Amino acid sequence: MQLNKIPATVVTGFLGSGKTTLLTNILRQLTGKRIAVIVNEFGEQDIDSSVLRACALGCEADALSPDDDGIYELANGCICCTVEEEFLPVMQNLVERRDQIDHILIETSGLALPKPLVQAFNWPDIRQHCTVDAVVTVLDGPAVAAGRYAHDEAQVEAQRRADDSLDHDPSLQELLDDQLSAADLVLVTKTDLLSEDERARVEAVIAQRVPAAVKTLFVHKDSFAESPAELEALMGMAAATENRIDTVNNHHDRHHAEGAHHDHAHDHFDSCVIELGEVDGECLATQLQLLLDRYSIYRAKGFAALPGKPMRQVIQAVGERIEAHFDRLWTHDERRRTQLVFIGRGLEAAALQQVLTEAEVD
Ligand SMILES: Nc1nc2c(ncn2[C@@H]2O[C@H](COP(=O)(O)OP(=O)(O)OP(=O)(O)O)[C@@H](O)[C@H]2O)c(=O)[nH]1
Repeated sequence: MQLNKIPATVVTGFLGSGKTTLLTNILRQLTGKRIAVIVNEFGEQDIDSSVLRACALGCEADALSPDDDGIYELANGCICCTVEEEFLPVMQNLVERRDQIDHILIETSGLALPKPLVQAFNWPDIRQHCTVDAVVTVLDGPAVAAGRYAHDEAQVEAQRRADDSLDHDPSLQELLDDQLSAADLVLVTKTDLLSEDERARVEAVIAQRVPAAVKTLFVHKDSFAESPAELEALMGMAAATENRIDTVNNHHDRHHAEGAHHDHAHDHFDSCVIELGEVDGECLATQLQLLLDRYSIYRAKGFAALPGKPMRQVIQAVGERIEAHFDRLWTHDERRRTQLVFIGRGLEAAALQQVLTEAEVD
């Protein structure tokens, strides 16, 4: 790595694997570094950037300028399809401001493939000033141990078999393989939910897919608070991934080479946004659980406005788990409303809306 190049860390990993949690940890703890963040959300609402922004503001991370929190959103679709239109201009903007930036952090959408993004670092304008410090692939430990990369793999498989047009769909497994194939570091998260046996199973899955030279870290969301040095190391790997990325083989390229009718994985995912007013927290959880049981939902995420509560509640559902916490106060100029983004298969906004409206309070 040339010393004058800005290092960029690319964080990739399936929906709900723990990417935003990692970025939040980095922003909270490495406050001495001036970090520009690029987030890319699949869906119509950029929930992640809002969570990160709450963190960056809350912990007074070193912003690029007083009116600029250093967070760039690429909310329009998926970063691996919009490299040229969206990612390059943002990178060019950052290159122009390189004196103000120590590190770039990029969170890709859970459905993105890291390869096209890393390849963009070989564009002359970018290559001259930036390098990929590392591709960090985040894996949901319990989900990998269970052999499950989605809310209901069996259901997804049944759907795949029933629909011929999905023949060439890359499975979620392929998506994971592709995200792993580009990894300089594998981060297995949620170890607090992992038994020794399950951990061994995860190690076996990884060993089959990544070379032994690629390090694997087992972490949970509080690990980095306990050992900030590890986080520093993670942000200084100097892997210069762009130099080897063309040799990374993946399913996605092979589909193209075979001339198969194949689109990106996310072309076959649905996403929709549901908006409600103030809601009863318990009722919302019940209704959400009902939806998780009934539909192929890979992830639901958003904010809820609860009557009488001055803070907004962040809600995430991954697999069968629903999690909720308060992240920040509602601001005066904000409308108190509930907004949830769903990603899955065969989702119909009207049906979801009908079930969730039950939780609304007048
Ligand atoms: N128990 C446990 N839960 C975790 C841990 N890390 C993350 N989570 C939870 O897992 C869920 C998903 O975490 P995120 O960090 O939002 O995952 P993500 O990869 O950014 O998700 P997408 O943006 O949907 O792709 C959240 O509810 C987190 O609170 C962990 O170490 N342990």
